[in-house]
Amino acid sequence: MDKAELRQNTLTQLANLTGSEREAAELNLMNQFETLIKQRGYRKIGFYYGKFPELTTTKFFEKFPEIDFYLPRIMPKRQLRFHLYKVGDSLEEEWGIPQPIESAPDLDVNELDLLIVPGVAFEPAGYRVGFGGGYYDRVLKDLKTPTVSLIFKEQWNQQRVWELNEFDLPVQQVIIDQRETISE
Ligand SMILES: Nc1nc2c(c(=O)[nH]1)N(C=O)[C@@H](CNc1ccc(C(=O)N[C@@H](CCC(=O)O)C(=O)O)cc1)CN2
Ligand SMILES: Nc1ncnc2c1ncn2[C@@H]1O[C@H](COP(=O)(O)OP(=O)(O)OP(=O)(O)O)[C@@H](O)[C@H]1O
Repeated sequence: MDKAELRQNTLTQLANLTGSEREAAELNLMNQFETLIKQRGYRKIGFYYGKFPELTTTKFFEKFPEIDFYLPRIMPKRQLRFHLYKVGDSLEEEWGIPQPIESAPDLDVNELDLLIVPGVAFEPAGYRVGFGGGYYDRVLKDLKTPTVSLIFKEQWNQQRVWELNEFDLPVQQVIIDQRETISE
């Protein structure tokens, strides 16, 4: 399957989750995230501002006010720069994605304790299909910070069903939701 087709199929599945399925999945991902950061003592975390049908990341920012979350700003030449975001801070939109304002404190990605990488589809080696900008392929190149992706089970592929390109780089850990299924 080509990346574009898989991206489209996966996004459609995510958009079609029921409210309660999404809620259960997000609660479970939040709990797995909490276990990870408490175990490792992470304080400075690179995340992203999830836009539907992505993960509702604002819930994380609200739940863990003690964590300094850094969100990407889109820079020239498809680079990202990570700036501090605290709940209530002003945001501005770029390509429809809210991002911190330029004056918010920033840092080098290698100073983060953890980077949460967005994406659409994932496989067991950690390779991902994103929105096609190549932004995170550039960040992952030469990155020393640990990387994790938090995904809905609809984003998981038991086997890679797409071709890798030479610039594709994997994330170190993929955390998949283990939502409770409510039977009626
Ligand atoms: N929530 C969230 N934020 C994120 C990402 C993400 O996947 N999710 N990104 C993950 O990478 C970066 C932004 N990714 C983007 C990927 C594609 C386009 C894009 O296609 N934009 C234009 C064309 C731009 C151009 O040609 O220069 C478009 O919409 O037509 C924009 C941003 C950083 N922030
Ligand atoms: N390290 C790099 N240097 C230069 N160009 C790159 C690099 N990595 C990726 N690209 C370019 O970025 C484009 C998009 O790559 P790809 O389709 O893998 O993006 P993606 O992983 O889906 O998106 P994202 O990383 O933004 O979530 C490709 O056309 C590729 O040429």
